[in-house]
Amino acid sequence: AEEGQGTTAFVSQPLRDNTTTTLAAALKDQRVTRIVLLTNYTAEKDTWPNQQQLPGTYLAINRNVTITGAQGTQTVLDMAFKLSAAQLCGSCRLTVHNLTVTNERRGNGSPWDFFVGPAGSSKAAIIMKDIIRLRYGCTSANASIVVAAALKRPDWLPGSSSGLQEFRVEDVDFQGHMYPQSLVSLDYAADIPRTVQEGRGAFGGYAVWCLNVTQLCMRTVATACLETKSVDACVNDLIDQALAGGQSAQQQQQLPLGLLAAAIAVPLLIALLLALAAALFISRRRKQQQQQQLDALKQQQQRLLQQQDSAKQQLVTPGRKSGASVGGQYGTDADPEAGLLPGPVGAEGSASVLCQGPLAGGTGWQQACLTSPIVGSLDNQEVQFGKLLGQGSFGRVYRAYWAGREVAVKVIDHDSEAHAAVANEVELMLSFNHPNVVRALHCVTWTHVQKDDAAAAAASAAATAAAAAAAASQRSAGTPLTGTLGSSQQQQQPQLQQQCSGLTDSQMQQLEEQLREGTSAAQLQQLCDQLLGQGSQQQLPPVAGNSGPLLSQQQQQQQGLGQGMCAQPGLVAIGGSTSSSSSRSSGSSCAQRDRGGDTSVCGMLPTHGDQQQQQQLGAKGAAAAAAAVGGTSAGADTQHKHPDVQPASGGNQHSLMQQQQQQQQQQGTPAALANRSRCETWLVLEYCDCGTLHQIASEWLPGQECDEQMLERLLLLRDAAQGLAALHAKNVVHGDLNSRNVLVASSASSPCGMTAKLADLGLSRVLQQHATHRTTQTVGTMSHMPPELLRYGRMSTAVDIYAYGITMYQLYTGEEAFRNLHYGQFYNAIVVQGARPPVPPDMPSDYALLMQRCWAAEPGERPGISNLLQCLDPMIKERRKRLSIDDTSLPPPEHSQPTMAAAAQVVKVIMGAICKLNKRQAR
Ligand SMILES: Nc1ncnc2c1ncn2[C@@H]1O[C@H](COP(=O)(O)OP(=O)(O)OP(=O)(O)O)[C@@H](O)[C@H]1O
Repeated sequence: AEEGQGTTAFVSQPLRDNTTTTLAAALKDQRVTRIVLLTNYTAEKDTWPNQQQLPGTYLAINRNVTITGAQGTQTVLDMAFKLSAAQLCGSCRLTVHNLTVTNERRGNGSPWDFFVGPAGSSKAAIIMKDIIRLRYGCTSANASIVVAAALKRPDWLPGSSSGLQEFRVEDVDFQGHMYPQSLVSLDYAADIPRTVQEGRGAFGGYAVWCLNVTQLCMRTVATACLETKSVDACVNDLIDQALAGGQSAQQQQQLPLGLLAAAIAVPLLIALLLALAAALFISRRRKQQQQQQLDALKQQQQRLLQQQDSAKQQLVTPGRKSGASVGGQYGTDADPEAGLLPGPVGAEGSASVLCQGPLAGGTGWQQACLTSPIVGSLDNQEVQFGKLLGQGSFGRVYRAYWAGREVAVKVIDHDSEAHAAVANEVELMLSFNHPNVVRALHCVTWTHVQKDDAAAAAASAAATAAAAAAAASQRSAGTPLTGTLGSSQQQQQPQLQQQCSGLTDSQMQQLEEQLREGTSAAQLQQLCDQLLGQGSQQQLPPVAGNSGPLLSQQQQQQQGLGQGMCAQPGLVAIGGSTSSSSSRSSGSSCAQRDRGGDTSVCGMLPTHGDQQQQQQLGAKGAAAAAAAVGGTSAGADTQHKHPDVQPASGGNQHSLMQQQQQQQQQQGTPAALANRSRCETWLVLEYCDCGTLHQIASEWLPGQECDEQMLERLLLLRDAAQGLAALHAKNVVHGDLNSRNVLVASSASSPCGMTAKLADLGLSRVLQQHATHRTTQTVGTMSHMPPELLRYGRMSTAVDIYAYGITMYQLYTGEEAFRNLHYGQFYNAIVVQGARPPVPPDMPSDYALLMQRCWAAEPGERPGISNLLQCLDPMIKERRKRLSIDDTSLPPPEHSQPTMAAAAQVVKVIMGAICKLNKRQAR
């Protein structure tokens, strides 16, 4: 079986016609001694019976045979025969030459596990020459040398020149890939004993001779693995990993893409996070800065207020020293918390009283007007201020002591322009005497006059007075208040009076209608003459170029006569609304009392029918105003004298108006004038010791149907409804009902120990209309406004009922309805979409029903106030029953003397209330 004597077989994969054959067929064919691989070849694809199918059956090779690749190529033979094997005869040699050989073979040994030598023979040999062995896994070159050198070199194979196994370790560049530290077997020979096991049984029994065989390792076993496992185990692990890595190799190829994406995404993400953090940081800084600014402003405001208050103190304090009326230092000694108004400072002087004309001290404040007191007398009743109870949109409320009782004094900042409206609302409050409406006890207004600007302020005040008088007159004539006087009309008033005396009221009215700016004296006379000559019914031709609001005869009279500083006009509808003025047409008790006296110019203006009174009052006011303008020292009305503002000794109305005009021109714009006549009204109110209903409600557990709590809620709600009933009975609309405008006072006669009382009435709204210096939140709670008010500005008693429904919601849930909506969103929700706050599922059905009826979209669908009260009664009864409170033993809902039986019940409830108060205080 010599190589040279046989035939050559050409092997390809796939086969090329009949010119090529398979490797297995070529090996089987005993004539073939030379096999040439024309293509890369995977032996696995050859099939013949394998060991599992036919154990012990091998392909017999009984000759010497050479397998080679085509010259000059790197043909690859994959020796993965798997379970098939060939057996060399005892003296046969298989030579593999000039090939790249790969094998999935496990283990570290020879790649030729396809071949088996004859048992007991040592002459069979596999000779490799010029071979590149590509291995999936192997030990490092040096480790391989150690293993290889341990094997015996057969004596029958020619020895190496040195007589030793010859190896070299080098970095090999194969097909563009670097394989560092590769083992090159230059001349290595070893006997592979038959005992070598390769999983399928014994292999070996032949000699291996490697001449220039380079082993390229794709992966090298880690030395750490070799410390715990056998070399084969480690290599096998490595090969397993490599084979399993077919997929992972793909994944590895895709990995860079993933990595690429990550490489882009991660920095982006980091940049985004950094930007976010920066934005957060900046916004926080900004907030901090804003807060700091706000704090600074607040401090400044506080300082100003304190300055103002201390100025005021100087007005009130002297009286404390005398201690005649109240004694002690209320608010400082008595109440350690009181500190905002530190109480009397101990200035020497006679007792100062709230309502006793200009006060000493030269602080720039002068008492401008005051109403008659309802409680106590005017004289010797000082106000001593205690702690600040709260701050609203237009001023502060202090706890105070006045006329021998604890009161709350609401200090309202406004200017002279707003004074008329303020006074009107104050008068309304003074006129109410109902247990469920906060009682107004007294009022006084101060005007602030800069010494050097006294004249200017007086002029401004006079202008205001004229406007107020006009308004009063208009109202008394049954017309709505529409505007203030223009200067040219003011100029025309005396002319009218002088030139047109003798006209009837209606003629005068006609004349007024024709009067426009720029009407000359001659034109005016002509018109008067025309009217006088043509009779009262005749209409006058229009005077060209005239426009603007006009005055009635009464107005002229008022205008001409004027009023005092911050004089008060007639009545306007509460809340600036169109609600009927009839409710006030009778005038207040205060005004009636004023008529009795002869000194006060600041009583509420009389309504029509009180012309004489008006004139009387007006004359005094005019005198004061004239005095202010004249700035002379001659005394007139002592009630209004002031070191800076002295009444003039004379001067007719015409000259007053002229002076006024001149003064206005000298002093600049009306706004500047208004600034110089800042007013401050002190409204003395009944003190409500339990705070607001809002505060009380914040103590309740929101949404829980606890009978006791529900009863308290309903009782206070009924109080508020009774207050509303009192208002509505006089055709007065509150216009700003919400739980913050309902105050609560403890009351022994009330079933729950507390009584709710409506506060503010239309004051806030009126102030808002004149607001130039609003200090806190918006007046008029938007969330409580019904659709018709939002859409058309339509004010009626139904507006209060709607607000009542929203208040019910707030009292039950503890939440503000629509809190987070801005005006546009709110308008859209309420008016366009008809949205209402969500009714909580646990809300008792009777409560929910009433609440929803109250906030019905159509005003006509809402219950009237008496209807509402009727609904509340059974709801209260029901809860009382559940709490086993004897209904008959309780006092009737409004004030009455409790019977003995009722007293026990009352005590029980009061104890509950006290308990709650204590808890609240403890908190
Ligand atoms: N008669 C009173 N008795 C006791 N506390 C009162 C009295 N009047 C007002 N307060 C307290 O003073 C606070 C401020 O009241 P004020 O009427 O000035 O403002 P408001 O009604 O809260 O707000 P706004 O004027 O903007 O409607 C109230 O919240 C209340 O706590």
